[in-house]
Amino acid sequence: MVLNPVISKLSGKLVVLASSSPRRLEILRNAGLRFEVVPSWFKETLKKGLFKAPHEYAVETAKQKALEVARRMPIKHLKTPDMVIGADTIVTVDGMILEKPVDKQDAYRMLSSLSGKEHSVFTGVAIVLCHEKDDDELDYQMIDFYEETKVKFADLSQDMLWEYINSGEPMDKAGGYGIQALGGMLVEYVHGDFLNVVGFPLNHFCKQLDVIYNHCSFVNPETTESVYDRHSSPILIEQKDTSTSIPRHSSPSASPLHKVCQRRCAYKCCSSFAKVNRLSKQDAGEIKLHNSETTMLSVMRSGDGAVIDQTEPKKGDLGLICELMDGFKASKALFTASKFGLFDVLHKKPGLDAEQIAQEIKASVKGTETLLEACVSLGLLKTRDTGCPKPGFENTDEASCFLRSDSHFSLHAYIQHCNDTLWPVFAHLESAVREGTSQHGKVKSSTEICQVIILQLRFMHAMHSSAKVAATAVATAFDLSSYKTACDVGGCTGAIAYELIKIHPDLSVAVLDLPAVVEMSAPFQRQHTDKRVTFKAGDFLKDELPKADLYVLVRILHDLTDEKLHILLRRISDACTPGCGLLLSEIFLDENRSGPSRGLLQALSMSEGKQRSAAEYSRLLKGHGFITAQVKHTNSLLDAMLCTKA
Ligand SMILES: Cc1cn([C@H]2C[C@H](O)[C@@H](COP(=O)(O)OP(=O)(O)OP(=O)(O)O)O2)c(=O)[nH]c1=O
Repeated sequence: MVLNPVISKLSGKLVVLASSSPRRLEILRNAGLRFEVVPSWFKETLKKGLFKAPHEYAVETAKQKALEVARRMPIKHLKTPDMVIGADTIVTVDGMILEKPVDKQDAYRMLSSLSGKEHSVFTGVAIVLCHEKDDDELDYQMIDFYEETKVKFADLSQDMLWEYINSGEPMDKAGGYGIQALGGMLVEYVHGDFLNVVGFPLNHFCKQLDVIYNHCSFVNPETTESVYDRHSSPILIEQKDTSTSIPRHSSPSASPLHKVCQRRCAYKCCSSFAKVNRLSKQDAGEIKLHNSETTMLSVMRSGDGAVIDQTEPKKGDLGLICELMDGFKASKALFTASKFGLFDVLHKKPGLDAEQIAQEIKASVKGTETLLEACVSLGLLKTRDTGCPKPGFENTDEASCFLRSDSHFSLHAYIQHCNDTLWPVFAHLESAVREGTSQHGKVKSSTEICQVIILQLRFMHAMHSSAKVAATAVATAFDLSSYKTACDVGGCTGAIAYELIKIHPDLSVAVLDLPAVVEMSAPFQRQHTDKRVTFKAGDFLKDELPKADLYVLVRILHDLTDEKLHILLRRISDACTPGCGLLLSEIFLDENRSGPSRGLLQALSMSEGKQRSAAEYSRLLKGHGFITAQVKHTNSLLDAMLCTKA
């Protein structure tokens, strides 16, 4: 029997403690929890200066510890846990964060700074609820919180300090002491949860389990979402915008905008993937559970209108509005940094300071400093301690992966397209809405139309870069082994085609696109030698389609008028024999058209077409004799659907 009935809710589940701390293990074992211990490999190296408050550092470290284990287990241990618990304990005094001492001298420095004073001990805790997926990614929801305990040390003489240090006890403990053992003798008083100091706030943890299992419905994408019927969680606490898929190795830092408007929400639940992020806003509510000092539980639900207890105004709403107000500034900062080649410079020379960077990018020092600081706040750059008064700068993992112009998944060209083409189009949004027309024409005529070829090449670069990022998800979405020949209709530079043949060794792909596009796509093909991809010049609305048993339409249909769309689908249908496949890839809107924002925002600048849900596409294709076999929300830039000709 266990004292706390919530603990028993976890029986039968694979619970994992992502910690090597013997104290945490003991506290949770004593509470009756059954779990496995898988110590986290996450290195506690987050830059403390980037956090507004010490507890945010502890919480973020706890999250990273837990996520590292949650991601590693399905690969290394071949099992997906139901819950992973991570924790991080820090001591703070006089604005400093003290972790475990590196040596005796360090322990001495820490303990003397605590002598005769009150300090705070924070433990950040992260609970990761994992949902098994059959592909290579992990769906999870994250709940995090922290607990603060105040501890006052007596005045400690030098002799006493060294005697304590020589006992060996301080070395593996935050702040250099263990309150549960000899260190207890140094303590005058404790305000708050004692176990929190020892490394785990058991009481707060149980309260959180209570909220999770008794008061809160979390979305399990595996069990509650069907292809055409995505239900929202009745309670969505906070969400991260990570609509691009996150490779397992990259750190899932909060979205830049999320960081800009950091909400003072001690309790967060978020899904890291677009699928769960697409929850309906109307159904969203908030839970805020503050640390035990304020002992305040405030639950607000807007879905059914029932307010359980509302002790605070809805601060979260202001955060959302701030995010939206500042969104254009953040985008433009990214575009500008990208245009100046900032991420390339820092890839080649990491650690340069603002002045050196200004020289490299040929910009003013003042302007560069401001841009660098903005980029740090957006999670695009990190500062590096160079030992000099001026900090050095380096790329974050996200910047290295997506923002360098030479990286495999570079979005550099697409970002330039956003800056040069879409940004001016969006400046005309008011007219677009008033007139119901695309503003591309206006923008083009104000730029020099004679540069059409350059613009087209830029556009191809943009499409190529975003297609490369989406390609793996599209190519691996379905088992295509039964198809031998494919035609990528409007396949532009062949980014998708080359990925398809990489994943499916028996497949060859003909890329069909306009003669001018095929001609200009030659430079993109130089790096490829595989002859299984061929290019055919032609207009897919007029010319004969290459014979294939799989037709591929990636980001084509959304951009066509209804008339053109039906012409194209009829032509593909005529070219298909029964059993032929159609692989369609687009952003699929939610069935109630409430998201995802990427799709709906893109619609604002679209010239002729329309964004649709998976069911709408499915109906369209059915009208041309195709039966939808499978739909996949890939969590990448594009979703996918596989249909068969009846
Ligand atoms: C202040 C204090 C800390 N501690 C311990 C708790 C933690 O184990 C440690 C703080 O370091 P942490 O980095 O939080 O934890 P850890 O490295 O021991 O384990 P892991 O990273 O694998 O989770 O200090 C005490 O045991 N007693 C105390 O009084």
